[in-house]
Amino acid sequence: MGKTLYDKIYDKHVVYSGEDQPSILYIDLHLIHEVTSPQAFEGLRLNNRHVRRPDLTVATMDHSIPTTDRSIPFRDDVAKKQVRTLEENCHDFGIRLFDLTSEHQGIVHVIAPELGITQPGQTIVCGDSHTSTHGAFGALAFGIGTSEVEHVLATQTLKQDKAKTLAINIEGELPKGTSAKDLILSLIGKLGHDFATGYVIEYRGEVIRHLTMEERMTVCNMSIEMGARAGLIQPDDVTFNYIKNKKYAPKDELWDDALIEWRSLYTDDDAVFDKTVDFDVSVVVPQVTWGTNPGQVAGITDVVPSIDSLPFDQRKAGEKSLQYMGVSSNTPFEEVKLDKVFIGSCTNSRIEDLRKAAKIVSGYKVADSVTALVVPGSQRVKRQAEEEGIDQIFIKAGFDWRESGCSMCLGMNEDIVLEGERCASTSNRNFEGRQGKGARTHLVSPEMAAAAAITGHFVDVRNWVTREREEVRSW
Ligand SMILES: CC(C)[C@H](C(=O)O)[C@@H](O)C(=O)O
Ligand code: SF4
Repeated sequence: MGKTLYDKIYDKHVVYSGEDQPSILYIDLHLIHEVTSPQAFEGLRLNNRHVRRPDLTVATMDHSIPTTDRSIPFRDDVAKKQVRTLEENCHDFGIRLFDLTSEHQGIVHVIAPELGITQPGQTIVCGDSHTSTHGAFGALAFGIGTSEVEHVLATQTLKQDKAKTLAINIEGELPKGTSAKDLILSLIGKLGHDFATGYVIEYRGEVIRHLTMEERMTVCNMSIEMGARAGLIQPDDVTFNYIKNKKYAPKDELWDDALIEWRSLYTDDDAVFDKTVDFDVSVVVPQVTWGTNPGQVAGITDVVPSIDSLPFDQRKAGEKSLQYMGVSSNTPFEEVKLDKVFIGSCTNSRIEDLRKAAKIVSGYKVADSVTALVVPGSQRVKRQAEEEGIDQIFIKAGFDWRESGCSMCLGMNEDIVLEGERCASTSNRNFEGRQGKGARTHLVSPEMAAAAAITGHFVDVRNWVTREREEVRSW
């Protein structure tokens, strides 16, 4: 029987397998950030251990850092301590760190791909659940806990049981005005937020092959929001062209060797998955979440659901979500008003996302009732946007244009949504309190967020370009 892409990568990295315990996998790349690494280094110090492969460990600071002027001292003592500790640890253990002064700093899942550090066939771990993002390159990438971070630092290996495999065949044609974000949100909506628990997903099919690398990253990023251990996409020429000439990509003969190896990374025709799902995207419309998990989502043309309209087993959770979100059943989404708009996060803060949002914003002004911010995923994305004049489009419209980081995605810095406020966000989680205590989050695509910032409420972005400017103003 043939092997799946997952089997191939997993099997190649097994360094020990015993009957009675999980296999031990070799880890090719360990990404670390300031939030989940301090205790792991503390553990190393206590046990007098060193980092086994500092050269395969890469650090950045992203979660708790301010996104305003970097020359101003930190106001938050906890954040300051986390950042200082990461600096000290990287210095003491000889680890490459992209700190706040680095031109390569940014969200961990944005910078590793854009620097060519993420490569097909690798095993990649990070003390962060959205490590699944890197699966877009055909790498087996997943989040780990802090004690596992310590284990990987000390040994460059990790105990890991084999997961079950789930093939999601995505066919059809993504309709105009919808995006990779709508694709993954509607998929989670259809399957449920825990459908893939215990599985590694391989996204397959025509639609996936036609996505850009940045779009593939958006899809894989949210695998974890379906409960999956990881999400994978078979690498192809789109992948190789993206990596080629990146700073840390293999060069010359090493590139040729790498290509030969990467081209062997595919699921054999006769491989069997534990579970298979087909998904036709032709009917996808722009998505808006209405609840407190990403599976509680609907199309912009729908109304906020009533409890009775939900499947029986989802009614209790649905009722609680609706209460928290403060939205009434049967309200059309286009009537839901917003206080904040956040364009950013490791799901949607790359240059293509900012370009798409800027296209919507161009020539308009943010609604008086809305505070809107754009937080590029990395310093590189920020520079690129500034070179293209995208920053000016946002600034002229009244958006805040910030330094790179996680920011309002989880509100670990000053960028928070206040209690009771409602935010359209391009991030990946709408959990209770995610963007601040009592904050209400609606997940959307960058285009939908941009349009909502202008009108002050959700709008169907598919109509945006066809409407006259004056009409849009009066919405
Ligand atoms: C802080 C970190 C551990 C966390 C994660 O694991 O994902 C964060 O990145 C998130 O998105 O919730
Ligand atoms: S941007 Fe959000 S989801 Fe991504 S790593 Fe940061 S906090 Fe987690």
